[in-house]
Amino acid sequence: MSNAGQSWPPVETEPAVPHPKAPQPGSKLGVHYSHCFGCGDEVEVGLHLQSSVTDGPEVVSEFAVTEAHQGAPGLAHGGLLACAFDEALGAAVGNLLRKPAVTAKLETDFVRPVPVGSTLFITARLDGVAGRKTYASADGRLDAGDGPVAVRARGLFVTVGVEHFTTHGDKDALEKLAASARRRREEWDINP
Ligand SMILES: CCCCCCCCCCCCCC(=O)SCCNC(=O)CCNC(=O)[C@H](O)C(C)(C)COP(=O)(O)OP(=O)(O)OC[C@H]1O[C@@H](n2cnc3c(N)ncnc32)[C@H](O)[C@@H]1OP(=O)(O)O
Repeated sequence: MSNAGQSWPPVETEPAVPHPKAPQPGSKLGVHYSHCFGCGDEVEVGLHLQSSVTDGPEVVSEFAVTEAHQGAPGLAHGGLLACAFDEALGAAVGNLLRKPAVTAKLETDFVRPVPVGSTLFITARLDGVAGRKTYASADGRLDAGDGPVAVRARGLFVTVGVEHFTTHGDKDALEKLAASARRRREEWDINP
């Protein structure tokens, strides 16, 4: 059953105002972690989402569906599609608000099948903020930004401190990631 009838966001929110240093419309968003299943370039069978910011502001992510993503023959697996939306929504929240946030809740409506060989254009937007909670939603359209809607999703992202990752994650990998982010920022400062 579709969740379209339920009120969204489910609580009173304030508008989600992008951070002054959020990437500008037209910017391509890079890989946030090379081992990320959603966007990482070192995960051979990952989803390899490529995202950019549009005015709106929204984040559009392209997901090219391959044989590695099948559930039934020739059709994308629903769980992988949900993963693509987690990544696309997370990229919108993280990049537009520039705050670390994790997915607390993710709802997905599968409206039509997504064939292998198609590209899903996922447009994600921020719907509101209530304290640490950010609500976001997205539509995935087949083969073009104005193609037929195949999947819709909405989610709740909760802002966390860096200790969320240092306590529960891999500290060494985090330090390497932070060092490479610092290097990238220095390159930006030298060659803006
Ligand atoms: C520049 C930066 C660029 C970055 C780019 C990044 C791109 C990233 C792309 C990657 C994308 C991939 C991203 C991923 O895949 S992230 C990986 C998947 N997610 C997780 O692993 C998260 C696991 N969960 C937790 O760690 C904790 O449960 C969290 C941190 C979420 C909350 O535990 P915490 O103890 O901290 O806080 P709280 O429990 O007081 O909750 C806080 C508020 O939230 C409300 N609540 C919580 N859960 C739910 C729920 N299910 N439905 C409805 N409401 C819920 C709760 O009622 C409360 O509301 P209120 O009482 O305040 O009103």
